[in-house]
Amino acid sequence: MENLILDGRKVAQSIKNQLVERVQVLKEKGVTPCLATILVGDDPSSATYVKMKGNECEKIGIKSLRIHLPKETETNQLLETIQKLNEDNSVHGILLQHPVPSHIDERKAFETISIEKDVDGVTSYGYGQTALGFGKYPSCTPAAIMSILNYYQIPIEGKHAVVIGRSPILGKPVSALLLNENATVTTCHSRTTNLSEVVQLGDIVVAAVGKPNFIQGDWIKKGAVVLDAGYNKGNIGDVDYDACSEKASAITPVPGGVGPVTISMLLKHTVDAAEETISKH
Ligand SMILES: Nc1nc(=O)c2c([nH]1)NC[C@@H]1CN(c3ccc(C(=O)N[C@@H](CCC(=O)O)C(=O)O)cc3)C=[N+]21
Repeated sequence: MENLILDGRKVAQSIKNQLVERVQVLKEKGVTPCLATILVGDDPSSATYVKMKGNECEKIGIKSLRIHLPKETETNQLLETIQKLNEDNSVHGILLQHPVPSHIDERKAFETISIEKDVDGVTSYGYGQTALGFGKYPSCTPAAIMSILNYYQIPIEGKHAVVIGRSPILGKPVSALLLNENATVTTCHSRTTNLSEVVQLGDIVVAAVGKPNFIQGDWIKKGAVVLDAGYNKGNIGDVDYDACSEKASAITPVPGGVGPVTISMLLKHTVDAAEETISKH
């Protein structure tokens, strides 16, 4: 069966190309878009992702303000750091890298990010706006998935989309975005019984579980579109790629699929946020 590999690096590049010009225009107006990233602790893969985000910012002229807090940081200290960034007019977007060490109240920290700077769609207000269909900044991985479908002109309306995972910044918001595009959406999770049968209903399957190679080839309906949003240690996705690609009409690889587009959406939202500060004056 003919099988299309959904090339996330290509999608990301086309998004970034469009941003370069917008960043130039902003700079001519005296505004340098700036993304603040906050990393708490020393988890090596989190450190790698945050570094990639900062580097990608700088490549297209966005300022990257990188804040690294020790793993012993208390919730209140993290909240103070976020509040300072909220008040800093030179900062347009704030990304708090998930997960933070378990003694920290991550939800409380997310909620502290002001809505104008919530370029990663982590606040409940931002999520609510996304769910209702008028959110400016949906979470970046969900936005990336929609971007890939859009780039490859994959129809969504009327399709059955099956999302495996219901996390606040991935499964739930991507389910909402697909619903807003008139898909019939089923959200599966760890308590779903007969998971393989439900996944087999999917014309579009989004894997957001966090278990390496979890989604099996025989769960995939022939001709389905498979998007792998998993990021497990060693750059392994949630989808058993070889087996699933034999069934799918189109599929994202890992690496080179959803990941690079996620970062380009973060850059786009940061530029959007910087433009908003100008149009307000
Ligand atoms: N507040 C928050 N927002 C996030 O969006 C967020 C987060 N926390 N925590 C962790 C996950 C993970 N994530 C990735 C982004 C890009 C790649 C990526 O670009 N990966 C490359 C390969 C990575 C490499 O080369 O090492 C690829 O798939 O091709 C992966 C994972 C964003 N996340």
